[in-house]
Amino acid sequence: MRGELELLSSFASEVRSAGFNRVVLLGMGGSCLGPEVLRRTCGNASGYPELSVLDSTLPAWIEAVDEVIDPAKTLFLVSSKSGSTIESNTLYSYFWERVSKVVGEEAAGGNFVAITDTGTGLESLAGNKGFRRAFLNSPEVGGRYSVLSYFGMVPAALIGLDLSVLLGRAEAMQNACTVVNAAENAGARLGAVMATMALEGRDKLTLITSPALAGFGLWVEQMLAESLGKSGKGIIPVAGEPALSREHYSEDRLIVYLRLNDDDNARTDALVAELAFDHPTVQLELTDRFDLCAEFYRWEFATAVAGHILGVHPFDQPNVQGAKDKTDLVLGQFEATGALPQVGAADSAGQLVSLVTPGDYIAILAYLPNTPEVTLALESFRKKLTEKCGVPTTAGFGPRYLHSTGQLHKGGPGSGVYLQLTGDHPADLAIPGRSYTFGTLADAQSTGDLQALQALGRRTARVHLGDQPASGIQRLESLL
Ligand SMILES: O=P(O)(O)OC[C@H]1O[C@](O)(CO)[C@@H](O)[C@@H]1O
Repeated sequence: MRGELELLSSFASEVRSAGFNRVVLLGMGGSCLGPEVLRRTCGNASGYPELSVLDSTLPAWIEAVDEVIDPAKTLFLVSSKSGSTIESNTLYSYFWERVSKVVGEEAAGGNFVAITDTGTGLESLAGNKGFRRAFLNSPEVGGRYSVLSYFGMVPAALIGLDLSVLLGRAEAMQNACTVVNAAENAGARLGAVMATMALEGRDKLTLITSPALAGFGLWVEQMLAESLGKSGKGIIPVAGEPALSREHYSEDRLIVYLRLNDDDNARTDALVAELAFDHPTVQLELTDRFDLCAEFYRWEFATAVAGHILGVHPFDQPNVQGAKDKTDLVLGQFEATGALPQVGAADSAGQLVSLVTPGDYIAILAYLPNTPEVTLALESFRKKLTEKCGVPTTAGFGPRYLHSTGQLHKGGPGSGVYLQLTGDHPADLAIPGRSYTFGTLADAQSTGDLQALQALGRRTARVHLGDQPASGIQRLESLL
């Protein structure tokens, strides 16, 4: 990427002078989580467009973006390594139509940029439709390892982040990961610790961060879960967990504290100091927010090392396809009959909780709007679940988690207990060129994943929360 700095900075200037005030990234998993963490952690420089990352098929998520943009002044990054991911493709179709209606079909390409691998259908589409630019990556870099390539660096340049500084930090970490003595190698050391601890039964890697780094968990979840959660093995990333009192942290935890110098660390320092009495604890120091890129590199390296120690291939994701296949079947059924299939009897939330045993984790799979109310309700629910059941919880929004922890759920150890939460779609949205809506697609994805989990004999329950998801979660919590 060093050699591309000039190109990226002149592209960022071109976008600013063209009058774009927003950049919307359409992508999933490794094609969007790095940029989302950079956005949340570093924000955009003044005078640069704001970045929104859209990685959902839920109509409520799409509407929340659609409502705040002026399509004529928005640049869309269609970001997909394979160029064939259903979420990115349908979101592209939707926003292509929106922009075309405003600026005309002929001119719409000026509002679109492709970030993809060489030779994909997305590269051809970009050429055929006259996209402003296509940034082509090497297929040798896997999706979740791509944040330091065009996938992360194009959006970072567009929001005015100093790429030279970001890459400098990554390069410094790259050097620190060339040290031959593993104990002194920044990445190998972390990888060896997390894998060894997992083999000793501490497979719940509990990430605690300074407040400004809270977003990092989103990226690291995919890194660990998709890279290591296979062949019945894995490390369970526990991120964004509400703080609990000491006695509620089970013995299967490794604590990793990502600490940003000069942040408001009083609460996290105190929590980690307490937990360090009972659990092995790793503390990683960041001098400022740009060190995020050093951490990206460190964790990529560490994950590859951990894969070697655990005896799994860190660069594939063999079980993701299973849920995609089931979703295709469900959509096929919808197209043939006009209705989605009924899901076979899953347990109720109460029954599910009664099945939890020590060493498990509870994963909340939320196909819900990501409003502050829902987020708060989920946080409180997670706290209560751990207090009641004594095990860690994870929480992911669907379909985002399908491209992150979804691999671990299906391919990892059988210690997961899965609670799927779904809701109504009060205002559904059509997908141009398809016979189903976004609401139907999201429902097919939740059904497909539930079926995939059930087919593997995983413990599951689904609860439909209607049109008031936040109060639905509160109701569930009150039943515990
Ligand atoms: O960049 P793509 O090809 O759209 O894929 C998105 C994500 O889907 C997966 O291939 C599978 O979930 C991830 O590994 C990847 O990051």
